[in-house]
Amino acid sequence: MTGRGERGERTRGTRWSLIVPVKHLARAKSRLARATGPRRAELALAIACDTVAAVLECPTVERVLVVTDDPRAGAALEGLGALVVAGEPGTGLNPALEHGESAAGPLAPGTGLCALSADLPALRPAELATVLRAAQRYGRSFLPDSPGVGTTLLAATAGSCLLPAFEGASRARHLRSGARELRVAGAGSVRRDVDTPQDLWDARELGLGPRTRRLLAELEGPGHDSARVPS
Ligand SMILES: Nc1nc2c(ncn2[C@@H]2O[C@H](COP(=O)(O)OP(=O)(O)OP(=O)(O)O)[C@@H](O)[C@H]2O)c(=O)[nH]1
Ligand SMILES: C=C(OP(=O)(O)O)C(=O)O
Repeated sequence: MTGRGERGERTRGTRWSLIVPVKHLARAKSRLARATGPRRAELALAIACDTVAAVLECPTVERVLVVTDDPRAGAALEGLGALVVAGEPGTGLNPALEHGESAAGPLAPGTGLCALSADLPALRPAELATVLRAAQRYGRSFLPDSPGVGTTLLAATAGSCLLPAFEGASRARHLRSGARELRVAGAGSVRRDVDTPQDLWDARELGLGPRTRRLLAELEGPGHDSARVPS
């Protein structure tokens, strides 16, 4: 594991270690392939960087561990201040999160652990702080994505394990597993993951982070009409 150490700020309440999984860029954001053409990997990286930059600005976040085997993503996210956890099992998202949880545990005894999707390009630090404040009341809790089918955030306070069950209809799976569903007003940017061109459009309405915004502007420039969202 490489990267910068703990953040300095102190606030009251639970402190959190965030675990952010980032898929190999060559395979990431496949549902945006038609809209982005050859710049799909670049867009996936811009989205991940905007997500992690916002997480690092959240006052109750102590550290951010990015689980990735992608060297380009790892270098960029480490440059922002995340710790990079490589060597994931290679068997998908949930094993990658468990790998991150194993790395975070000894680093962060007594803090909460929180898995957060890396595809939240409109993420606002204050909204994440609101969700984490709600999560500190439960052993295990989660936040559904905007459509209410999947999950964008799964949290475990000290003494509990994440037991991640992401992918597909994970809201129902997390509920069945006994995790508490967080119902938090003003958390739209934490729920707005981006899988399709329409999602990207909706995230833009919320306000995109600077890297994603810049790349979309380039994609929509002259000669890039196929990149317009939604397509
Ligand atoms: N480290 C790691 N992260 C993953 C893996 N699979 C998915 N992720 C991450 O999990 C989150 C949700 O991913 P998905 O929506 O399933 O995949 P995606 O690449 O974002 O989009 P699609 O290719 O369209 O499915 C994103 O942060 C991904 O980068 C994996 O095998 N390893
Ligand atoms: C990984 C998930 O969803 P998506 O593939 O829609 O990002 C999920 O919601 O568990």
